[in-house]
Amino acid sequence: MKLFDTLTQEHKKINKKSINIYSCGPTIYDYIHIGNARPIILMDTLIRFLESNDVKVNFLQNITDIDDKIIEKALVENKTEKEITDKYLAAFLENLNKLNIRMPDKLIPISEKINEMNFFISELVKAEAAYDVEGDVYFDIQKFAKEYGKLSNKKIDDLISGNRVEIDNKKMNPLDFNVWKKTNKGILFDSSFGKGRPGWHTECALLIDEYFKGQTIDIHSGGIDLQFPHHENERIQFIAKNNKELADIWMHNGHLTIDGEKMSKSLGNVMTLANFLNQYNSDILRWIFLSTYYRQPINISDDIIDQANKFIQKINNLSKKIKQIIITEQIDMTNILDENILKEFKKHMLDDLNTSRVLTLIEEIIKEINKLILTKEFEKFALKINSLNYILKTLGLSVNINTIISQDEKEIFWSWKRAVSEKDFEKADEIRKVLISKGVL
Ligand SMILES: Nc1ncnc2c1ncn2[C@@H]1O[C@H](COP(=O)(O)OP(=O)(O)OP(=O)(O)O)[C@@H](O)[C@H]1O
Ligand SMILES: [Zn+2]
Repeated sequence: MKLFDTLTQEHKKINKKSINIYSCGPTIYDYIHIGNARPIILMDTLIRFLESNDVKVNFLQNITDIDDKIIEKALVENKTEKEITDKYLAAFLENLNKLNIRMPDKLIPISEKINEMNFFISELVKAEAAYDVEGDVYFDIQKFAKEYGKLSNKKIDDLISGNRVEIDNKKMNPLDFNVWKKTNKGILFDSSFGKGRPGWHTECALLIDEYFKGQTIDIHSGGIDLQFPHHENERIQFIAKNNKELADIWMHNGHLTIDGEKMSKSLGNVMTLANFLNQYNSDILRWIFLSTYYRQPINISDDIIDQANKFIQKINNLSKKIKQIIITEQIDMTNILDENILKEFKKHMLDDLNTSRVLTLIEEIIKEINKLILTKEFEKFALKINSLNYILKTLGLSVNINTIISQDEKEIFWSWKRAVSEKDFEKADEIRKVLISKGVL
């Protein structure tokens, strides 16, 4: 498979039978929005495809349950941090469930790993990659000047003169970042450096290091906004600790925008995922993400929601039509798939997840099926329909062509036909309602 790697800025081949993946999880201080769902659905699409090809996936995701934003929210709402994180973690998990996500193999809240974090930071200090200033521990980026900035293609001098970094007299270099933060605001944790809490960038670096035992992972993913400084800082700590690359492939998704601006809690232009799923459904959101190359931005608009809706409608209508044909033509549905269609599907997915091309392939299959219906060539019917269902399922869409028809449904269908031919319209109307509720009409 070919995937674009942000670090080398080129497509890289990955053809392993077992793949380790890490994704930066949410900071649980608020409900997630539909933009946050993009990296989740991207990984879900990738993992479903890999697993359908018998690749073993080991997928780790963190939960950031220690963070300034959580502490702020707890203060504002006069609650404990735990009350805040419990509430939004439950909401997050419910959202994943509604999105029909293949769950990570491990979801780790960072608060469960404070001892390991302490050890990890001590190792960095021992290696002189980090330094302790009265209980604040900083990463020393000058020590890794050759590597630092490579992931985001930035130069240290440009970053400093860019003047975006806050001045802190305790740091040796203004770009040095907190791996452990001394503070007396909000929840505090014990460590050998004193009371405080871990830095966000260290949370992910530690989890990857610990869970994957210091080995370079295959894929690290997240939104493009995390490329700098978060991923740059994760990478440099992993290199400092293990003298190895953190990931073979860094996958970054483009932003979901609204009126051309990034959807973001801080800008207040969000649509929560829960609201979206109440109003529409997860298939609509999936189709929107699948319709565009994952590295490109997508603007959410009524128009794109409309297009997604039309797609789902098209499949549902086809499903009804096919049910009727299976009954009237007495077609015996086999389980066989069309090898050529599968080959083409695979080819597009192997090409850096070219899902928009796969959606075109689906449209082509629908056209072919409609043609077979017109010409009554039912030998190839099952082959095409089964392949279409296979693709829809592998993409994580729940809409499909339902070809399982009970004897009961068949009998009701024929009694409707009889009522119509006998011009018993009252009876036909009653039966029609039943057939509609069963998705046959
Ligand atoms: N508009 C967006 N489009 C696509 N991905 C996004 C968008 N906003 C955030 N993400 C991604 O969602 C994941 C979770 O991000 P995180 O919890 O840091 O969001 P956030 O910073 O709280 O969001 P916000 O930017 O709304 O404050 C990250 O991988 C991030 O890159
Ligand atoms: Zn991270």
